[in-house]
Amino acid sequence: SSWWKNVEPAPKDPILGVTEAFLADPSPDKVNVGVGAYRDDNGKPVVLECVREAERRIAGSSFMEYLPMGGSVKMVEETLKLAYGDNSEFIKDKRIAAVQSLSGTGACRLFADFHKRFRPDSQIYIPVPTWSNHHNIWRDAQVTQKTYHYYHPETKGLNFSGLMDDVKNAPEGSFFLLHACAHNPTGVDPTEEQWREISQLFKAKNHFAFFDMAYQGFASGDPAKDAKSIRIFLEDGHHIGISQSYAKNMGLYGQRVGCLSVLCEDEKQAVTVKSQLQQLARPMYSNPPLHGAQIVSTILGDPELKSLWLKEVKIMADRIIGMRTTLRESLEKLGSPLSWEHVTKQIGMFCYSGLTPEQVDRLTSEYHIYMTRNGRISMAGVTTGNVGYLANAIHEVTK
Ligand SMILES: Cc1ncc(COP(=O)(O)O)c(CN[C@@H](CCC(=O)O)C(=O)O)c1O
Repeated sequence: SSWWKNVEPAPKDPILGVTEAFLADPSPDKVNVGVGAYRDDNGKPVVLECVREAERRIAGSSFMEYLPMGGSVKMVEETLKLAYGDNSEFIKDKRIAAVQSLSGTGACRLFADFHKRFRPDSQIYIPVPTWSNHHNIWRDAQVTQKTYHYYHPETKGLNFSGLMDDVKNAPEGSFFLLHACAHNPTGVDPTEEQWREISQLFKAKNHFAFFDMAYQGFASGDPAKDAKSIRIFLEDGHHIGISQSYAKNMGLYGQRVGCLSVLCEDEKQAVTVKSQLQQLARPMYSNPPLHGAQIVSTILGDPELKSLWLKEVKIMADRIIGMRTTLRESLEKLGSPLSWEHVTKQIGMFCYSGLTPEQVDRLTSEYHIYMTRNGRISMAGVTTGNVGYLANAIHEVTK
């Protein structure tokens, strides 16, 4: 129809587009190390046992009503304990404005819209590189983006001095997006000591920290340890924002379960801020989905299921950590002239391999191996069955 002839095709998503290409490839050898989604050692998606048990308990529930605009109060309560700590004074003092979100993406977007509405003239500093969708989120929320140094290509580690310079040189009271743990795509996190220095400098500059915590439990296998950056900022008195997601650490990808929280001055401000977050949600999706929230509430509300979950998330993290060692050793055994130390030094879901876009293209065209063109390898897609094939292909395109 002539109504939409002005509409241009949207560009392929740099991450989800890789999944589409992988699915379309008929080759029996194809390997998908693109999307950050956990696979077991047979390359299959996993539904955690704790999730299965929670579903058994929920099955047949007659409750199918709307959730409040802020989502499941119980799920949010349990989720805040993961980020802020079981005995957090902020939870006790009801200083946290928090709503259930459409997973991590939805939490980031809701915050970005809140940021635009109530601090319209401010901007947000986003790390280089970052999860590609961060740029889309803050662009569509019409928040001006700046960047800050993060990754150091030469060492394949953190550019700490570059980061600190950018934090120091940003105008007083700037907003910064921080990955709480398991940085996507680099797998490079500040050390605890570096987080303490970053927090002190944020204090001095009165910056606002928004933590995107999409992989809590995936970096170390211990959700409490993976929240260390957030705990440091809280101890230092920062009033932060946090995006949380159960997509990866509970395997609830398609259930779209997450949480946005903002630490406020006091209970009164928290109530006010929450009312405005709900005001943003209402015309966007009105209220969030029920089923995933029930699964999370059932698991985290039952000590036995929660401890089963903690075991299962550690199993996932440990499998990935094991694959890092195997991939690095395989590359070294092939006599690769390059250093692959970063494969085991980086943590979380991703390895930022250092492969060039052209080398990535060769892996796809010659070996049917799929990864994002920035050379990011989703380590969750690496298995004992394909790690040798992957290492050989990487060696062939890099030797
Ligand atoms: C840092 C970061 N924040 C938020 C999200 C959003 O996750 P939710 O599913 O909305 O909770 C992701 C997922 N990034 C993965 C998954 C695929 C995607 O959404 O791009 C990735 O980078 O492969 C992420 O890496």
